Amino acid sequence: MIIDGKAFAAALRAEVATGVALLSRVPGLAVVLVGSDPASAVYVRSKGKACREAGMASFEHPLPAETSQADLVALVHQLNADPAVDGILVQLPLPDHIDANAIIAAIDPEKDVDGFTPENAGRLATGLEGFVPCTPLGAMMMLKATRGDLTGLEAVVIGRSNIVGKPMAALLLGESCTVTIAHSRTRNLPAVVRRADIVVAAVGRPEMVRGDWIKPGATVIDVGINRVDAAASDTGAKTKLVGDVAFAEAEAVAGAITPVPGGVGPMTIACLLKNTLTSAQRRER
Ligand SMILES: Nc1nc2c(c(=O)[nH]1)N[C@@H](CN(C=O)c1ccc(C(=O)N[C@@H](CCC(=O)O)C(=O)O)cc1)CN2
Repeated sequence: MIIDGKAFAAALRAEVATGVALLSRVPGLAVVLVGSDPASAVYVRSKGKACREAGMASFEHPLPAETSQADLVALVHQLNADPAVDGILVQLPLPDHIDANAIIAAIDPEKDVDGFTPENAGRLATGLEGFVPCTPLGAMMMLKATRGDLTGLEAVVIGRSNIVGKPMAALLLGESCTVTIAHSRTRNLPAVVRRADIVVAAVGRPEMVRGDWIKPGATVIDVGINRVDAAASDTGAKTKLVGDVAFAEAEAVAGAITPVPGGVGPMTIACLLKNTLTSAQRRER
């Protein structure tokens, strides 16, 4: 079974639009983009379009690559204080001269719709309500819809980033899974993955997870988005997108699997809208 992220995302976006229509004012999302990374520019454009389609305002702040850390912090403080802004998002990655942790820490946790601030990360780790990072949140929604109760299942998360691996592991633990976080120093990774009823691959290495690593019937969530040479492509395109999982091999063994593209990616933006709506609803109370 292929898990259709586009369909999940369309349903969630429609639900968000309904929620927005019930508010007494238009919710606003501020999106800050530093530099001109082409992939980031595409994601930021998609976020703005998705906002408008859901009835929200999108405040876009494109900044030159040489923007200083102090100027970026000043902008974040300005957005923290702006009553029209319910959510603040600083698109990652940031240029090397900027300390991303310092920028994230400057965001008001109540407007941190990316769920990246230490406050929201701590809330998730301790089981308190807060904003949950969009990619793991979307992955968890699809997992629960596909598998139902996850209690007691063995879950292996490959990758220990703050934006996917760690929050994903916390969410799985919250659903009473037995969770292993594997990473680049894990010994005998294929054997670790073979134990898993749920595999979440978030390593950023094209097609690293092979079909014979997957336990028959397991659910595979592929978070990787890797652009690779498409010499063999019949569409004529020079590059193509692949995940961290060798899809054709894994699909033959897995019970359910997310594709790339069309899996977790579309849910990332839908969950961003959901978190922005939640922020606006909290402000209205
Ligand atoms: N501040 C943030 N920065 C980044 C995040 C994030 O959640 N917050 N995540 C990623 C990029 N990202 C959103 O920002 C993102 C990545 C991928 C997709 C998506 O829909 N992908 C499509 C394929 C798109 C393509 O053709 O390139 C898919 O998988 O089907 C949406 C959002 C890093 N930065």
